[in-house]
Amino acid sequence: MAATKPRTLYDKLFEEHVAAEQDNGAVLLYIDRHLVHEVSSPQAFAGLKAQDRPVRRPELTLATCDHNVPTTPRPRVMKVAQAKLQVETLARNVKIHNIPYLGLNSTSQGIVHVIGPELGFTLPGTTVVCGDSHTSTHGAFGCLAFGIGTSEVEHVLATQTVVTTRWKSMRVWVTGELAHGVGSKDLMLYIIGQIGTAAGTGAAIEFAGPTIESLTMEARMSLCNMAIEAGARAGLIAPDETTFAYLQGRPLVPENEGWEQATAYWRTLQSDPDAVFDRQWNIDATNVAPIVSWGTSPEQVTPITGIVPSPEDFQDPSKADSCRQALKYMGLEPGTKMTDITIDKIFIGSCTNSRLSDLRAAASILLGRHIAPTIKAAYVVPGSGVVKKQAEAEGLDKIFTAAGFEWREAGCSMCVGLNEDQLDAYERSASTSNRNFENRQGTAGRTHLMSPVMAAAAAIDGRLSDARKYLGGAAVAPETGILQELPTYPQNVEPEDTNTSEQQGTADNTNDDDDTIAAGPFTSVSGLVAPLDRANVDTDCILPKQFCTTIVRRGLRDGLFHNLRWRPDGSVDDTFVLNRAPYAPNPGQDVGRASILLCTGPNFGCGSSREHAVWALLDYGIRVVLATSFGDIFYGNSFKNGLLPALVSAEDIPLLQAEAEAGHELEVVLATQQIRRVATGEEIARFEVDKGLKEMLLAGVDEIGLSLRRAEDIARYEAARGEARPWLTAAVQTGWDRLNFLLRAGSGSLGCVSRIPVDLA
Ligand SMILES: CC(C)[C@H](C(=O)O)[C@@H](O)C(=O)O
Ligand code: SF4
Repeated sequence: MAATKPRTLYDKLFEEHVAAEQDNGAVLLYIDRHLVHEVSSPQAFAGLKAQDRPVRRPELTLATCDHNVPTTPRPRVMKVAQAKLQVETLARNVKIHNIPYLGLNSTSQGIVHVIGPELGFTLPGTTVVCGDSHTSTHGAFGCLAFGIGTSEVEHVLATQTVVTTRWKSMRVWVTGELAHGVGSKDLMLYIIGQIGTAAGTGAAIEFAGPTIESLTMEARMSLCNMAIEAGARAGLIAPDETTFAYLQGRPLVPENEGWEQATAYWRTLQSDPDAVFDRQWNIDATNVAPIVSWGTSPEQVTPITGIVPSPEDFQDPSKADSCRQALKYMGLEPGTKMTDITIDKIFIGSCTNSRLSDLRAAASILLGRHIAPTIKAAYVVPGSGVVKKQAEAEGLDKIFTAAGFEWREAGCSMCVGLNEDQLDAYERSASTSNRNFENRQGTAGRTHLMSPVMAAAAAIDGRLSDARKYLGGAAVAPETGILQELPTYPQNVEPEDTNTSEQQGTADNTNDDDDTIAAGPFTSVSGLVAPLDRANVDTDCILPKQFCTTIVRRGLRDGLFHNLRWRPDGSVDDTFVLNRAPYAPNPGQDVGRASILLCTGPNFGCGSSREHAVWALLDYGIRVVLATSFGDIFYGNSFKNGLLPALVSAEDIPLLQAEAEAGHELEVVLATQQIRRVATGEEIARFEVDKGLKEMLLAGVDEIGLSLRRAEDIARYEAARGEARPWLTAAVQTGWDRLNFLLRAGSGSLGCVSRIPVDLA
């Protein structure tokens, strides 16, 4: 008998979820758990409405609003009309489709990646998706969790599957004990600094080894959270006793016999000893110091004991250029000691570091101390209402406020600055979030990433600081096993707010009719080529967050590369390529003259999953992006909308750049994968494109319609899965009731999980 091929954890999870195979090698991957938030869902629901398609499995879906909600004390009044409309639209859509919802007024509302695990919605062995790049967080539980774009959100709502191909499998093997004062955030920043932000492109990265096994679940979540910052589709950690102890007793976790069956299965979820990875890195954690970022990419990091580097320190010319650009943006001089950098604002929060153990760790060094008088604002924003209540029960809020921090309501807050929590121009933050991209926390704001204790130390000193000098005993506080006993579920002590239209679901002014962009088959595109001389162009740069509060796809052209086209003072930057002749719009027009964008550096479209970036490019007239590599989610999003991301070789970049700068029109032909000069017909270069996605673009197909034709396969898969893993659906069947009961018992008002009958007897 032939021996079974050893499999990685990723292989096991992937194979378990193949609902149907397609002729072109893609599969319909079944999705067990779908998280939804207000920013990436309105256009998806509008698409369903236009086609009159129902949500296939609403009970496997959990929605919340988190990105643009105010974090100021309740009642939470949304002042920005557009953001309010987005939240109202979600409230209306969940009502229409009977989707469990933790709304603005629920005391359990929170960041989608905090509440999923907290409620037990996230389980080992499952597939978890969300229209959000940091869905990688959930991989800490040994599930296949990944961010998707809005078109895929619609696909999952309609079919409970995504169309995907098999990814590469990579592993980061970590040994050695983390030093006192060093946590998983430092470890992950260190890893990204070593392997780079594009290392995981097209791959799931498994984190394994003795150091990983010793981490708490909350520390593991911080680590997997930032797998996307290493470019990976997903982060993974094999589930173990630590995982099970964290999960047991949470409202949506299987109970009794289901628990026994589930844990028996979960114990098999490990990479086989002989499994082969496409790539492996071995990291010794022993000498990892507290890490801070100095630049505008999460790979631009250094130990706190280090100095700001100089472009000359980088051999790779593209990295040297990025360093130069980052130093300029960050207003830093090479050679400056990191601990000499002064800070204006402190942010402790985000889906990376807003859990109880993070707050405890920061509070442990703030106790009896005060923030420096030069600090303009210090926010601590718990990841969820549950975290907030627990922290208050422990008195952490008192420690923070006594130290001069503002104690806020749960939400994404200054991680992305989609609400009023922002940096002003040229202000500098010490932030526990995950992205230090240009303009991320506010136009011209400067972000330094770090761990919660490091942010607390920076608050005390008013400058970047080595937290270890403030640490006495336990550096990184352990997490609690919350919800292990139901009575400890936080009880609401204040009345629920009832004065917003979100709760009443009266958003009837939404005008969110479907405005799908993908039109007809794509054959070729001819036109001017605008050369963009940058590396790691993130989707925050392509379309800044303030434009993401829309509920439609069109009308985003003004937002495209907004911070490159306009300076912080509002003046036009004439030097930016899209503002220059011959690429700039003709007088009186607002659509550019180039239909092709050439990015000279790698990793175009990394970062956030916002499909808005693709919509903005199209709205400005760009139909093709040429680059040497792309962020995975951006790559997928492009095809769904008829934008071609064409992979060119690094060797061809100088020639293409010369053609572009000369103002030659080029023709990009999809069928033959050629780039030709229009005037002469001469082939300038060739490009690579995913085979299945190419076919889809050539045919201009309705992918959801196509997948729905496989409805029988999906139903057959669901039936078989229901038999093999009965606890999966049982967990939500009883779980929503249980959660409802807890919320009602605690709050007196529900505002969530409205569809499932609740027995309050
Ligand atoms: C708005 C959302 C699509 C986005 C993401 O995908 O990451 C956001 O969470 C972010 O962090 O930029
Ligand atoms: S990265 Fe920031 S904005 Fe994105 S989900 Fe996490 S907290 Fe929210």
